[in-house]
Amino acid sequence: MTNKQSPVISFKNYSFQYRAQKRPTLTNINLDIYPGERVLIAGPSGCGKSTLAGCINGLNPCSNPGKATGELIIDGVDATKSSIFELSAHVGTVLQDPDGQFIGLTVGEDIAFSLENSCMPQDEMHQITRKVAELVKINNHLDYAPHELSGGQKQRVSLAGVMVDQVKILLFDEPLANLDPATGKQTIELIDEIQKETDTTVVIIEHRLEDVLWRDVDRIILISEGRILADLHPDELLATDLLVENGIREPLYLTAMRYAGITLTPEKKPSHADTVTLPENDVKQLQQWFQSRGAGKQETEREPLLEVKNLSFGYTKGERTLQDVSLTIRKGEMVSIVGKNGAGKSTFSKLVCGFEDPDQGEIRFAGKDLLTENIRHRAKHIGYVMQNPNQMISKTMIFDEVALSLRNTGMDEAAIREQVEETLKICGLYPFRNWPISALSFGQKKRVTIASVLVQNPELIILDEPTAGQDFYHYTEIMEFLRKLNEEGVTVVMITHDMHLMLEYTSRALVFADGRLIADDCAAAVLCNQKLVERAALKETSLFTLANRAGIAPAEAFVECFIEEDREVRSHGR
Ligand SMILES: Nc1ncnc2c1ncn2[C@@H]1O[C@H](COP(=O)(O)OP(=O)(O)OP(=O)(O)O)[C@@H](O)[C@H]1O
Ligand SMILES: Nc1ncnc2c1ncn2[C@@H]1O[C@H](COP(=O)(O)OP(=O)(O)OP(=O)(O)O)[C@@H](O)[C@H]1O
Repeated sequence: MTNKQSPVISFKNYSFQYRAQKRPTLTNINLDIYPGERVLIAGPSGCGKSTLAGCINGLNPCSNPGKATGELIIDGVDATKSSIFELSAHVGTVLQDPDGQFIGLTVGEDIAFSLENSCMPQDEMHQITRKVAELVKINNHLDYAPHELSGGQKQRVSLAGVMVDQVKILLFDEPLANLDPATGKQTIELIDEIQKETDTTVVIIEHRLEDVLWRDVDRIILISEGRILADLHPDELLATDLLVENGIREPLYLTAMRYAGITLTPEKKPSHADTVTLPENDVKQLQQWFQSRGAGKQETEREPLLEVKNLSFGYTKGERTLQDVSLTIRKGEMVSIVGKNGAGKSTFSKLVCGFEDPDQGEIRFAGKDLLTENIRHRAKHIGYVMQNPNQMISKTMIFDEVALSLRNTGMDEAAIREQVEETLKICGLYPFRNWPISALSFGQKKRVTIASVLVQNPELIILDEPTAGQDFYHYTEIMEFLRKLNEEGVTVVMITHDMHLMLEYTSRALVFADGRLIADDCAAAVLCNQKLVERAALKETSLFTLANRAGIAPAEAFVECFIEEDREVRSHGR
């Protein structure tokens, strides 16, 4: 990075106000990003990160009407006077919502789209497409249509799409949101390699800070309520309390160090778990903290709620998307389903909810055969929150969306209002109750879909990536809320790629790989099993790294200690 060059992105006294909003979403932004820099943009949900990205790639105000004031120069071009098309020659974007940017009818066509536009010869085009598809590991799905792909597979296609473009700036808006942990790690490595090879400028917006910091970034820009709050080197920012104060999750090993009473400073280089300086005294403090905490609690046996036996299913004849899956979810449990993209996790939930019928096997709910019941009937007992909120939303206004299922039951309007408002309060959406859904950020929309399922009081809720796209504040709010519901007796199953979520909130993890259930064990034990971690594309937690570096064994017990303390801290507030 050479600051003497002129910036490739330059905001000067820049503000942006959506036409639909009363106040500017971005206020007085002054920010220079230099060629070849790697910049991470962080901030709480709704603070304006995606809006900032939209101003860089021209979506704002070209697609989302609004007014910009001040200056914004992108790669020498005045962005305030340019079209999306003009800016696309300078900026390649991977959006948060992979459905929103699928252009081709198949994966191959989609990746090749921009090459086709540049009139490249067919042979060369096929070769590049294949190479990039291999890079993001989607080469076995080149002739698949978008609806035949899992969420994570779609995300890989978007990544491949921008990688074939030759642009100066690569903009990633939550590139990790739907990726399994191992692919997330590879994606960060891939972005890093591409950046190094091509000296592209990389701007990443991401809530999964620890995952992005797997490779170096030059700066972290912290945004709060549309303004830049901090613009610091990661080591400097991580030594402060700014992240936690602004509702962003700091890397877990740092929280563990703070719990042990260790003072973090930029000189300790806190950005990586494997290189953060651990002087003898800090090691001693970690060991003492570990010894001062007792062993975890024992789980009690509960009665079965959902029983699945020998379940098999294929989307097409002869294909086996799920094979011989047998498992039992017990009443009052909070369980996570984890595993690589395309392993069959969402398909499993679709079979339970009745969106698809199995080829073989049994599904029983509270002792009754579920396969004889239709979707509507099942929905009264089992709530399903899909991965992509845009696939669930059918109303224009937030209140109506959440009220929809209750209105279908013929409940009187006053009772509906009371129940909907209560749910909106719980989900942190009450202030927005009279807003159109179109004016919400992705994370806010996700909460609307959770609210519309919770409002029906189901006995079992299956949530597909409940916290994807949420900042730490809302993550905690949603998860604590789910935990409270769980304590009141609602059984909760979560499909997740977030290993922290799995560790912190679910004592049991069901691990899927290639359509089979390959493990059913306690969460910390799953992440201690190196072979399983690899086979299911999971990722070790940085707490293991820290425990190993401090000579604390077994690492699994250290992780459990951390989780216990974290629960206490959260339930009593910091
Ligand atoms: N198209 C739009 N029209 C009107 N207002 C919008 C539009 N898109 C976003 N907003 C508003 O701008 C604010 C910031 O949204 P933005 O998507 O930039 O947040 P974010 O920081 O990326 O959030 P998240 O982390 O939840 O994705 C939101 O409160 C939202 O109400
Ligand atoms: N409607 C469909 N038609 C044909 N194939 C499909 C369809 N939906 C999913 N598949 C395929 O079934 C497999 C399992 O997909 P599923 O969505 O269950 O995976 P997943 O484990 O939930 O993945 P992710 O973590 O990426 O969300 C994938 O290989 C996918 O390509």
